[in-house]
Amino acid sequence: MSDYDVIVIGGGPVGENAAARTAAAGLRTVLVEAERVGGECSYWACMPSKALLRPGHALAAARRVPGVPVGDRIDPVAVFARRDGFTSGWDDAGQVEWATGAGIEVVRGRARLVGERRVSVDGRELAATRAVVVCTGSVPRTPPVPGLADVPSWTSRDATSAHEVPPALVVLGGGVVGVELAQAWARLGSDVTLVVSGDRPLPRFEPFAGDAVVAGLRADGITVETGARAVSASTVDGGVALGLADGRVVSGSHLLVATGRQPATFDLGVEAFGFTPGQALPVDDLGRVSGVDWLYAAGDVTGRAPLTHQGKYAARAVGTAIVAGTTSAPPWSAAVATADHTAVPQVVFTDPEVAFVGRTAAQAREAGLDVRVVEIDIAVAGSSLHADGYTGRAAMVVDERTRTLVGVTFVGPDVAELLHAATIAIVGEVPVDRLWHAVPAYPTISEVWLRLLEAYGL
Ligand SMILES: Cc1cc2nc3c(=O)[nH]c(=O)nc-3n(C[C@H](O)[C@H](O)[C@H](O)COP(=O)(O)OP(=O)(O)OC[C@H]3O[C@@H](n4cnc5c(N)ncnc54)[C@H](O)[C@@H]3O)c2cc1C
Ligand SMILES: NC(=O)c1ccc[n+]([C@@H]2O[C@H](COP(=O)([O-])OP(=O)(O)OC[C@H]3O[C@@H](n4cnc5c(N)ncnc54)[C@H](O)[C@@H]3O)[C@@H](O)[C@H]2O)c1
Repeated sequence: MSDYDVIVIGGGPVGENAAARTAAAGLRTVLVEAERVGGECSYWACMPSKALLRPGHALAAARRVPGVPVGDRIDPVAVFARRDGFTSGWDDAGQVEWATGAGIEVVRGRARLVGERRVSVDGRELAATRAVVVCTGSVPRTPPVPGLADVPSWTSRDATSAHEVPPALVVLGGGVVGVELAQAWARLGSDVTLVVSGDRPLPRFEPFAGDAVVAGLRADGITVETGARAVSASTVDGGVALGLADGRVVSGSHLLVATGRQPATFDLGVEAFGFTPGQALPVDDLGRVSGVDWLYAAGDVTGRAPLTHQGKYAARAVGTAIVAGTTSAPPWSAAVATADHTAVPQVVFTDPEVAFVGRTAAQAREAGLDVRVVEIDIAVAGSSLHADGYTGRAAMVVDERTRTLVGVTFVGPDVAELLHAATIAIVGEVPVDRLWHAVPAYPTISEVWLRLLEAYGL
């Protein structure tokens, strides 16, 4: 049996951060990884998907500025080669080297909890003196549509690693994966149909965000079927067909199922500690798993805020708590992932982009807050210089009791970098009257902040 202070299960971005934190403090730390150190994000999610999207966005941006010489199409082979660079050809040697350099021992294999502070990795037993941290991420969820399990289909792994453009791609699911990959492949030359069960995609965002993204997708030639509940899947000559509840049929050469993910708690031994495989490990804000004092979890496996940056934040809190032996701490202290509840930022990297932090107006009202919502077009000198015909929209949700922001959304080309100012305003609980004195530079798109505050009445 090998002894360590800390065993981290899962070497995605979240596990890497937890391990780095404990190793940096001198704790003997082992990171157990079943596939590739770097996890889903590095090889099949954030990095390759953004690498596939970026060239299409660059071309669209150039086309919006007269005088810039542009070609008429993207070269998919060059795009794939650049994407392959970001995934290091799906080789994790560089990540392993980083981990080793950070003082983390890497053990390859599938880990399973086998007892108190004990983990088995393909028959080899490891023990931890302090803590075991579960960072196993999530896996795709396939809905129970008759026939779907039997037809050939892509998961996000296939859709981020493919080396050929599918002639006609049907995308099932209007979440973030669905809209981003629909646009990436359409701009690479595929004939794309997006199947959305609700009235619009991106149901967890302000409604105007989903509407703007639909307009952007349609402008790219994507067929967006809304109110489209898939009830059957079958193979047809040269591809796959989805039958919809109202009788519509959509078909393509390829089908991407992008209907959400579930925590990776299968084959992990969690049932011995009272948890259900496939369900999230419930944690407190320090990342301590309910009722098991030596067990911690962070990232997608907790179901809290399934985003790379937020999982890494939770991992830093877990690492801090383990190093200091903290079992409780006030909100906003270093061992506590307080922001998960009210200040999670997210960017949807479509064109137009969606950048959102905090709560939508509906979520704030559901939480019982007395809010006022200001919603305006993004129409400032900076936006008109940025692109001819720039269109965008911004919304600010203000808690009227404290006069602080609780939610901000920007939609438009290249709005992602506006988001961190909003995150700071929410986390810092900056009153709008003080925000008024944060003067945006002229002529930047950030002047939309001034317009929002003016529309609020300042
Ligand atoms: C297509 C796509 C695009 C995305 N884009 C973004 C984005 O732009 N921005 C963003 O913030 N988020 C994005 N996400 C979400 C992001 O990928 C996840 O939130 C993030 O990867 C979670 O990190 P994690 O470390 O918790 O899990 P993962 O990255 O899933 O890593 C978990 C690791 O644990 C390993 N593992 C699992 N079980 C075991 C076991 N029993 N033993 C040993 N190892 C095990 C796995 O092999 C894996 O390497 C995207 C997701 C998808 C699907
Ligand atoms: N840029 C980013 O930050 C980014 C990019 C991609 C993914 N992610 C994250 O990865 C995770 C997974 O993303 P996702 O898009 O797979 O999940 P999701 O849960 O965001 O969206 C899944 C969508 O599929 C729909 N759906 C479910 N069952 C369906 C059915 N039977 N028919 C039609 N539609 C159905 C749901 O209504 C939902 O809108 C999310 O947490 C997401 O935030 C983030």
